[in-house]
Amino acid sequence: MTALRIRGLQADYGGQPVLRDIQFDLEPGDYACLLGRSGSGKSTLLAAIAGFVHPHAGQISIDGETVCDPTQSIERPPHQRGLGMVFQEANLWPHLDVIDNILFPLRARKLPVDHRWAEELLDRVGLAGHGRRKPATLSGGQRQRVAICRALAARPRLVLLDEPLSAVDGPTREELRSYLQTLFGETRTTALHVTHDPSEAFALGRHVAVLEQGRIVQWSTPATVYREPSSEIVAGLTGSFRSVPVNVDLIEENDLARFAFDGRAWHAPSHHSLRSGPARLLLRPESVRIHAREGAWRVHKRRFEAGLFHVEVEHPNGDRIQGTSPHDLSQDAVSIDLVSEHCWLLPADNHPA
Ligand SMILES: Nc1ncnc2c1ncn2[C@@H]1O[C@H](COP(=O)(O)OP(=O)(O)OP(=O)(O)O)[C@@H](O)[C@H]1O
Repeated sequence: MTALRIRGLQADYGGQPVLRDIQFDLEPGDYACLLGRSGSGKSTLLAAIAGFVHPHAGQISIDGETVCDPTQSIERPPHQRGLGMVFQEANLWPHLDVIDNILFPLRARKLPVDHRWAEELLDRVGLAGHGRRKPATLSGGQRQRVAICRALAARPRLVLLDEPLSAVDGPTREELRSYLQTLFGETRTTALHVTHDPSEAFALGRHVAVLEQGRIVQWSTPATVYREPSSEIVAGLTGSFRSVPVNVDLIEENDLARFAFDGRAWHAPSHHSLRSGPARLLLRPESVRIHAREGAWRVHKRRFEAGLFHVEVEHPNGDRIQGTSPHDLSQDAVSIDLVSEHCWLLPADNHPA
């Protein structure tokens, strides 16, 4: 059974549309990350699933049960949706110890309290034996681990996580990511996780969804969203890139397009909507190799990162692209090669209205 099914969901704030025709399925055990610019509607989507925001159209079903359908006046309150939630801040009760914080939502809803499960969850996040500590004695990362256990205490059908790692520092974020990965993987809990950090979405998400102006503009695996973005907006949300105008003269099988660039003919994968004619060639740093042999490109900037020299080069026509080289290039005039499988072509007018 589908863990979460959303169809035609629309919501607005004071007549201003915020969610527009949202539609997707989340299978049991899936971990999906929702990326999007600030104000794209990510938190509103989670709030609508949780029952804090009331959509005016569409349906939401959790584990086959319809929890929201305005046409049938169905609007289950948040506590009847069987969800766990994790927010940016842990928001633990300061007067309760760790175990009682984890069990509090169960007691408040008069649900059976499973001490052993709470202890097991603590053990899985590296907090075995810390159940009797008060939140004030824990670090921020430890408090967030307790909040994650609290979200899983009732064995929820689905957990919604809204920027759960953005209030902690870099190393703690890495550690929490790893706990989320093992905990959700081992308990096969379905999750929808909002983040603005592509590396977090790629590390955790089996699927990554991109929300833009209240619409889901792409829902794919991390590799597909990164390598085959549906627009330059998606490309920009998922990593650094440059795009240059090219002309496509032929589209072959499997959407392999032929185009001219830097005085040579190349082939690269393209978006299924691309037709012959003007296109945008999207180049990630790994799409371009910079060579020491003398050529038309001039080195503009260079830096060393992760074992490679990342070089920005400029063409006399003003085009600037980034590429990599294993060598530190001492000269200014260089040549380039495209790495076709890391290139991507989009229609010239790929920006959604
Ligand atoms: N309670 C509210 N009343 C009116 N407008 C709201 C309300 N909450 C959010 N909005 C507006 O709805 C839009 C979507 O907001 P939302 O918080 O869902 O975006 P977001 O993608 O989560 O943003 P961020 O990444 O900055 O948290 C924004 O334009 C925001 O200003």
